[in-house]
Amino acid sequence: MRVVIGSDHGGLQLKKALKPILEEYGAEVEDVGCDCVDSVDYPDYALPVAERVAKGEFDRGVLVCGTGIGMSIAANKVKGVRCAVVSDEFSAQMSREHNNANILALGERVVGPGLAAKILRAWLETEFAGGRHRQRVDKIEALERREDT
Ligand SMILES: O=C(CO)[C@H](O)[C@H](O)[C@H](O)COP(=O)(O)O
Repeated sequence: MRVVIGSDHGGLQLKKALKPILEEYGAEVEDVGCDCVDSVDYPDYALPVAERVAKGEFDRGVLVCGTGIGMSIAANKVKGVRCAVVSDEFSAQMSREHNNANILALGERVVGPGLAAKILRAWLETEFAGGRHRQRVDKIEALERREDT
C-alpha cells in the first residue's frame, strides 16, 4: 500500500508518531510536510495529499492538524476524495467499511498518540464492505459530477 501523509504545525508531532505504524504495515510512505514547528496553513498540505490520492498515485492518505477539521474540509474539496475526520476507533472502522474513506484526518489536539495509533490501525485494517454502501458511495460520486454542470 502506498500512503501519502501531511500535517500542519498543529499535527506535526502526531504525524511523526504515526509514520512507524504505517511502515509496520508495509506501507510505502511519502510525507509532503510540513517539517517544522513554524505556523503554516493546513490547506497547503491537505491539497497535495488529496490530489495524489485522487489521481491514484497513492492508495490512501493521512492528514493531521490540530483538530483534523480544517484538513478534512480542504481535502474534501478535491473530487474523488472521501476524507473522514475521526477521533474514535469505531468511526475509523465505519469510515472504511461504509464510506470507503481514502483519507483519514486526525487532530493532535484532540486524540493522544495511543488512541491515534489504535484509530490508524483500525482504519488500515478495515476493508470497504461494498453492497448497499457501494450504491451510496456511487451517489456521492454522482454529486461530484453534478458540480461540473
Ligand atoms: O484547521 C484546524 C482547525 O480546524 C487545525 O486544527 C489547525 O491546526 C489550527 O487551526 C491551527 O491553529 P493555530 O492556532 O494557528 O496553531
